[in-house]
Amino acid sequence: MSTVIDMTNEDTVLVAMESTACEPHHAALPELSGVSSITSQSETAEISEKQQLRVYLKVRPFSEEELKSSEDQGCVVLEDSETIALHAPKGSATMKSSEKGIGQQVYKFSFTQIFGPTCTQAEFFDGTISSQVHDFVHGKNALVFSYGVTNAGKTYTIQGSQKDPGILPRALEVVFKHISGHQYEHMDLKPYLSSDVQKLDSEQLKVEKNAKAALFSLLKEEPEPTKSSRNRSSTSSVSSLSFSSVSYDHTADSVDGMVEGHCLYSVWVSFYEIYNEHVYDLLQLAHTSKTKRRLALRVCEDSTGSSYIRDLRWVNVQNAEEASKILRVGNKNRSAAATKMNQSSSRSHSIFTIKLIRMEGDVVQGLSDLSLCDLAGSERCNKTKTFGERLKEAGNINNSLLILGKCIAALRNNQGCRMKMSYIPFRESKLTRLFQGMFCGRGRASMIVNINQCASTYDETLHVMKFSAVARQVLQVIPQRSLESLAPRLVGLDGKPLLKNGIIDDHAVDDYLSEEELLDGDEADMSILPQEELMSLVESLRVKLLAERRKNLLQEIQIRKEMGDAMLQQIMEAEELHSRQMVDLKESYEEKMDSTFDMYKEALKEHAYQCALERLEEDYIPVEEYNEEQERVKELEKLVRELEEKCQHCGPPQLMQDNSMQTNPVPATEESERFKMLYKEKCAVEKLCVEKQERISELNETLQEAGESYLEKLAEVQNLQNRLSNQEQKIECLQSDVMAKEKEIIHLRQEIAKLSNDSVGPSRQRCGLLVNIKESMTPQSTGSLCRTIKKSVRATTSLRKKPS
Ligand SMILES: Nc1ncnc2c1ncn2[C@@H]1O[C@H](COP(=O)(O)OP(=O)(O)OP(=O)(O)O)[C@@H](O)[C@H]1O
Repeated sequence: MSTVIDMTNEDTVLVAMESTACEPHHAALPELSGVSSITSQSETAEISEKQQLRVYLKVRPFSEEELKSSEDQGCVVLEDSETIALHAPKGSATMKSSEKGIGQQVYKFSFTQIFGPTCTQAEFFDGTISSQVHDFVHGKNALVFSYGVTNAGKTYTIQGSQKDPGILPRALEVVFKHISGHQYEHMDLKPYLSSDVQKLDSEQLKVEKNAKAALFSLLKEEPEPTKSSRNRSSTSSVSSLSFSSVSYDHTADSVDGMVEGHCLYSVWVSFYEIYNEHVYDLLQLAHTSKTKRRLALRVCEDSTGSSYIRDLRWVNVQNAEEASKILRVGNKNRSAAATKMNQSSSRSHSIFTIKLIRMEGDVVQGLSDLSLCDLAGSERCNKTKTFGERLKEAGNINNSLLILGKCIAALRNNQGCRMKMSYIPFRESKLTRLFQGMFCGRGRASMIVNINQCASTYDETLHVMKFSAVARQVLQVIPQRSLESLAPRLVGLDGKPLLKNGIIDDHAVDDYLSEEELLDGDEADMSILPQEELMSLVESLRVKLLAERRKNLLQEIQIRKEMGDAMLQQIMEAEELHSRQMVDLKESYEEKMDSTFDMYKEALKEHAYQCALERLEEDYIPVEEYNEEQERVKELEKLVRELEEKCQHCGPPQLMQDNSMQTNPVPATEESERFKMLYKEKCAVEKLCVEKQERISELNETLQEAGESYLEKLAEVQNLQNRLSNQEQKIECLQSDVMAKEKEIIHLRQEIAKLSNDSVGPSRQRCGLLVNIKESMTPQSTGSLCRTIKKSVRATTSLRKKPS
């Protein structure tokens, strides 16, 4: 049974994106209410209009391939024009989680309006942004962004196909229809910074015209696009935008009132993309070159704090066809750049902006802009298996979408309690930095959520829906300003404000030199101020800077402290979790050990039982056999008993006689004779046996004696052998002694010979030496030496004789 969670209820909405909660950072929200530098003065008195952020859902139809590959599993169910239910398909992460008790199987979401798969582009345009386009032509700013996973139909919704153009061509058509006959044909008034207008001189005008011609010339070389190729430029209507199919409801204008008679309008467009947190102009000529690296543009803030892209190309367009050409050039550049960088264009956010300048005579009365943003696919990194560059790219896409989500969540939180405002991280990504103003009252934003109904992308689609559920709760505060207050500042070719009725507007100059511009040093032109003012301005800025730094430092300390506390908390929680896990682990191991022990016990029992069974099988005698045996034994016992009885009565011959009579009835005399004979024989045999037995015992005794004597002899032999080996050892010793003695004898003989040789020397000396020898060799010593020698010689000769 599936549980239904109603996402339309604010309390139950899951906050899909995290929000960074800290003290409000006012510096990050400069002049949120500001539309232009001039308007900020009289805003307090104006009435503000509050309304929920409009979030539209568009469900793409299945493609043929998707139907073939069973993507249709009834995941998306449209309940009514505002409510949709998502049913988790089998195998999806959501289903798996819900089976584990986490999350639900069915989610419901509500939208401003839902457009089903059969809805046409015209119906979609009329039901969604057509009112915003009408506001735009009447001087209000608008932002439309499409959000969804890759292949959900975002580009199709914005650009459309040849047959069925999307909201962008339709918006352009509406704009040109609205201003037709009131178009300012020159292009000397050009958008400048975020919301100003620059007057071009003749030279700049020439440059502008040449640049536009060069851009259009790029399309002349372009071959007809093939229908089959799947990329933005081919799938979109841009390849050959024909607005003939765009229907335009003129009644809308009749309600709002047509263009005032003396007003003139000038339309400018820009087209850029944000890829890897870099802004690239899609209308720069250099981008078409294959080798040249694309130049990233800088995002800056003007005096009102509104963001703009420095050096972004704005092209003047006189009709919808020219606008379509610009879109084609941009798409061409985009796919060329994507190919060169080996990326898919769906990995970048592309933004097409239309600026409408309204003039009365020579005076610029108003400037409004309409931006259509085709966001990159919202799939998460873990799903897309990205590595290296792709991971960085995915990280950047996800980061900017995450920041967008954070901003939306923070905006939603802030509207609840004014005392506890969250920091809105607009400045953390280029995308949110550029659209900050639109979320803060500078215009109206709306969101188009694109989804497909495929089961394989269900989890990502659910993620998109959760994000939109948060966005839906954002309240937009749009000040109802008079057109007068929307008048942009007109600046000269060097960016200096032009004279207004011959007098420099001092107030405008002050506004122009905003704090941020001066610090940044990018766009502010300080040369227009006197030196003293500049000095004092610098001084005041220095003081402000110091104060700001101090504030930032305190804020940083606070944040660090909070982070430290949070980390400590986390560590403690992790520790607790760890110890809990350890206990669990211990318990589970103990359980495992117990079960293993039981298992072994069981195995032993089983083994013992098996052994017993085997033994039983070995000893097993069939019952029948056993019974037969028993019977036989009984019979034999009975027979024995009978015979014994007979023996007792008749004596041995009769017993034999009776026995034989039972078995073989023969004549009595003959049998008795035979029995007698047999008895005799038996007695003789018994006697013989006794004799033999006696003989055997005698022989045994003799054998025993012989054995004993043999053992004795054996011991003697052993003894003799031992003695023999001892003698041999002794002989060896003696032989070595003899050898030594022989050597001694030889030595002595040599000495004697030497002595006798020496005696041949001088007589005096000879007498002396002889005397000495005679003294040293006393009769006793000479005798003992001779005896020893004789003894040794005798021993040697006897030993030599012995072995032989
Ligand atoms: N309403 C629709 N009717 C018919 N086909 C559609 C519709 N919406 C989208 N498609 C088709 O679905 C495919 C994907 O659409 P698209 O390229 O607009 O998706 P995407 O979300 O922009 O994808 P990516 O993020 O990759 O650019 C295209 O072939 C497009 O023609």
